Amino acid sequence: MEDTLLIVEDQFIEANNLKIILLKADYHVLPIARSVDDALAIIDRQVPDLVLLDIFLKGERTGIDLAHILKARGIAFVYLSANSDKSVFTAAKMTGPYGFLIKPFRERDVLAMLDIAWYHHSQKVMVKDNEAKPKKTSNNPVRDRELKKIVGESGAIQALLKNVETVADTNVPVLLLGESGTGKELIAKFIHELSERRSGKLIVVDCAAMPPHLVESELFGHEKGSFTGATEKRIGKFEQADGGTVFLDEIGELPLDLQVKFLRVLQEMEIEPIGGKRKKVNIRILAATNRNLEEEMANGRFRMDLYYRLNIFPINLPALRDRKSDIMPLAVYFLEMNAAKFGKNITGFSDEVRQTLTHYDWPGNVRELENLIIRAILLCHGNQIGEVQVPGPSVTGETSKGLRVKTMTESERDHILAALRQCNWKIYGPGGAAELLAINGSTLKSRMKKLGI
Ligand SMILES: Nc1ncnc2c1ncn2[C@@H]1O[C@H](COP(=O)(O)OP(=O)(O)OP(=O)(O)O)[C@@H](O)[C@H]1O
Repeated sequence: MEDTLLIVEDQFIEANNLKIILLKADYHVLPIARSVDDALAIIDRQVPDLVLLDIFLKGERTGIDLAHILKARGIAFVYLSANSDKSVFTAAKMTGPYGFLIKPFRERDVLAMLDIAWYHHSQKVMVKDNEAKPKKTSNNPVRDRELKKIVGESGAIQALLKNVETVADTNVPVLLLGESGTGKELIAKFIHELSERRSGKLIVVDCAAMPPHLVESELFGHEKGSFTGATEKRIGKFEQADGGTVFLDEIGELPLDLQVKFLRVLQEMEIEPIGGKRKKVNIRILAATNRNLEEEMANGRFRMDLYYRLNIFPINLPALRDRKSDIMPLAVYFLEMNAAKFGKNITGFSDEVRQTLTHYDWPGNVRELENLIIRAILLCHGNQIGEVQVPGPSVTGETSKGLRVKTMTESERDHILAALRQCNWKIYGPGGAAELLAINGSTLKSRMKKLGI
């Protein structure tokens, strides 16, 4: 039986456009409701499978009021939103929608959003916990091979992988959120490999690492002679990835003027090289950030329309300290991956080391753990890792052999960590650690990577 949808929208033209899209996709659409009262009268006669709900409606009550009622009755809903201000958006988000569709509606976005909403809804009604875990093996060898590169036994990672597998084979943009080193790029690669675009390129762009005056030309390309110094034509990253995927790391760093141009890529799949003509590209966008984009949006540093377009399928990568059960499996994985590489025969960790690893809070997340295990392998002379150095009083103070002076690398690491702690782990922008240390954000980030922070 076809799924039944209810549109609650007081703007006739928009409601009708949406209805046409849904009917074309074989959904059963109930009469359009223009107010909360209309909607409740219709729902009393027939309960829809999902409600598409505008925030501002005819009458006194808003879509947010209706959302509370729908939630109480267990009816799934998606907001139809124009760009609202932050307080409205926050109130809407609190009601637990399956997503936001922004106007004007595009068939592609509407259908993708519905697929995602069905998926989330089915997950919610699933009773058994282990059904939410991805199967370890399947009849897809590429998927099984790629899955082996992602270690994690915790419920958080298993649920995340299941979400990733659902979205991988669509063209929906994915926004990966999480602290530095949590595995955002790894997941982006996994999504690309699982998608039909795997034979195309995956182009990775670090928006924080590009000098601001070159970002536009790097991303969109330029024609020869289009500005002083443009001695050759350049093909931009979006065009290089045609037929494949672009992973934009640190999307929060994209300058505001380029956010408009990027929005056109997302909406129209169209690029405009500097000094050149507009052209179509066929790419899938994956983006990541460790910034709070809602905060950036509220402070006018990130466009709201871009946020809505990107935030169709957000995936949160949890910090390692919030999934301690993953620490030892990851440590064992990094040991197995690297010991032979360095010609060492090391079979495991001492109990003391296991304790240290599990109790440390890993501000640099998985990257810090990986670097620490590699260091420990290099320093290890037996067949078991019996000592590791995690930052903190136990290694920087007195040892049993007397006072130990820290190496330059250790000092630099501790210094950066202290600055990060003071700035609440904010790297870039006002009040960030880069500002405190008086260095460029991308330089700080590259030092952090090198030092395993
Ligand atoms: N679950 C995991 N299993 C195995 N390796 C992992 C896992 N998560 C992260 N890693 C490894 O940790 C390192 C850091 O991961 P990655 O670069 O994907 O993090 P990130 O979130 O993109 O960091 P940043 O925000 O600093 O760019 C990589 O070497 C990656 O392969």
